Amino acid sequence: MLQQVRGAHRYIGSSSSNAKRAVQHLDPAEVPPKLLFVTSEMTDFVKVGGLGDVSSALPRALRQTNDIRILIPGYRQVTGGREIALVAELAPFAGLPACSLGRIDMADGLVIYVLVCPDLFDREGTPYADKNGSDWVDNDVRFARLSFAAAEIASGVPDLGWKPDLLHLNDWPASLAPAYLSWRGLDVPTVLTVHNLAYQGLFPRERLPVLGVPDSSFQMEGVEFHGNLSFLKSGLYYASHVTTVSQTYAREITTPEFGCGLEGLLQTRARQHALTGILNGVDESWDASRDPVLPASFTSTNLKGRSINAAQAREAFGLGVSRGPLFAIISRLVHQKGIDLAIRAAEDFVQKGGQLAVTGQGDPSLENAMLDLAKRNPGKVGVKIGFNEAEARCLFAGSDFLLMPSRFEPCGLSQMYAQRYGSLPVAYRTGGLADTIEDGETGFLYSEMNLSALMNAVSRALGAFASRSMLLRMRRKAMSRPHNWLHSSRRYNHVYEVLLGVR
Ligand SMILES: Nc1ncnc2c1ncn2[C@@H]1O[C@H](COP(=O)(O)OP(=O)(O)O[C@H]2O[C@H](CO)[C@@H](O)[C@H](O)[C@H]2O)[C@@H](O)[C@H]1O
Repeated sequence: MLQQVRGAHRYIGSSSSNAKRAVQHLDPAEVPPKLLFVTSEMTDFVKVGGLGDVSSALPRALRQTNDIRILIPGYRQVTGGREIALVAELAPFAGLPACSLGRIDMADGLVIYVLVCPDLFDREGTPYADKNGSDWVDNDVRFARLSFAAAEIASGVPDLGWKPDLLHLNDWPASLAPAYLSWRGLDVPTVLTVHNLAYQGLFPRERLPVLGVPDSSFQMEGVEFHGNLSFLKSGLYYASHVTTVSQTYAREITTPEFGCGLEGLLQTRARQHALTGILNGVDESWDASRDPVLPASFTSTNLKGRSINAAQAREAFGLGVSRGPLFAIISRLVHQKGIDLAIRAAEDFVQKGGQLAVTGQGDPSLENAMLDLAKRNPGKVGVKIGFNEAEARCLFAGSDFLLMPSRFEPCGLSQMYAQRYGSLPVAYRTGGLADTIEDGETGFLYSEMNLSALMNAVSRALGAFASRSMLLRMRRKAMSRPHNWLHSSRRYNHVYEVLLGVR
């Protein structure tokens, strides 16, 4: 509902659910840099995958030293039933429609700018796709509008009484912002964080005029990628600095194997010292001693509660009572995550007394393959297709091992959540998995991307399970691993300081 309130419009509804996070205080002696963090998901409102968690946690860690605000599209999950003051109007540009800019002040003081445009964003579905999983056909306009709004705010029009010194953009949906700034001759520093190079935002050349992209930029030194417009490439090319979410992935994406065809450009950015890997963290809500959704709490020194969680997880997933190992998969069910390999490995370990509980959704063919696996193995494999954060937490806290055979993994949060909750990840030595798992200490890594290497790692996990003392030692060590956001935020601050000329 729209209402006129003291010169501003607002949507009326219930307040935000995210009131629990700690307030960060800025040092009044310093003028902190003003940052606009632009994202297409934020777990406070809507989460499709890891980007949602990062967008909720990282800005809050960065608030200690920066005046940071968020810009997010006004999806139904953001605007629905919430009071939003409308603070500015944004004019149309090329084929991008006019929008309003709303503002939400979160309970912890974090300021969120919301791009309100019901025609583009007020829909039933995820940020990227309809309820059948098909990408919205106008995703180019939707996210060009987001990128353009970011550039407008950085240019100081509209006047919000707050103008960012730097834009921090995330993934392809925000990636046209540095290009829009460049085409307008505006010299605002920009950081682009790549959470997954495989999602690029590719659209046909004919869309250039609709999106206000100049023809002259449609070339290799610009936005063109094999005859298409690439949002992500635009960002990689025009951003002042590119970061990605682990050091290993930052190296990997400069190679043909992991570079998705963009390795040449990424090598150039690396040579310019404009490509940095910064590992994600785990936010403080991941604490098994006080997570309200867990059936039983526990700590690394008192693990008793874990067996209660395991029993409940077995019941919730229709698994039989067992003293054998419980494996979990908590994942988007997509090719990247190696789900096909996991299914084949599971066929084997359930014959050896193991069980598997799966919560995930994604590619319909992988969803069906998982459901078939469960049908073939009643009481041994339980699968729930869907996205349920509470269920995921209970599974991290009740399983013995997390199966995560990703073919590539920019960082991966699930393996860090699993470690924090005492479930040992079994994963391929790639990207952030290589940077966060110590083989034989806090999980199990294998070094060749094939089924037999995965099965070998699973065998080693089964061996550890048979030796209770080894399992306990590894579990305790994994739980104590310090993956915190403060460490990551220091590294982002360094990048900002260099760009802002503070260093
Ligand atoms: N069905 C389900 N129900 C409940 N929860 C579910 C779920 N499916 C997935 N999740 C949760 O979604 C998140 C997934 O995050 P990941 O980082 O592991 O992968 P993702 O590929 O989405 O993220 C991308 O971005 C992040 C952030 O930078 C990178 O870590 C990663 O490598 C990159 O691929 C985790 O919190 C997981 O628990």
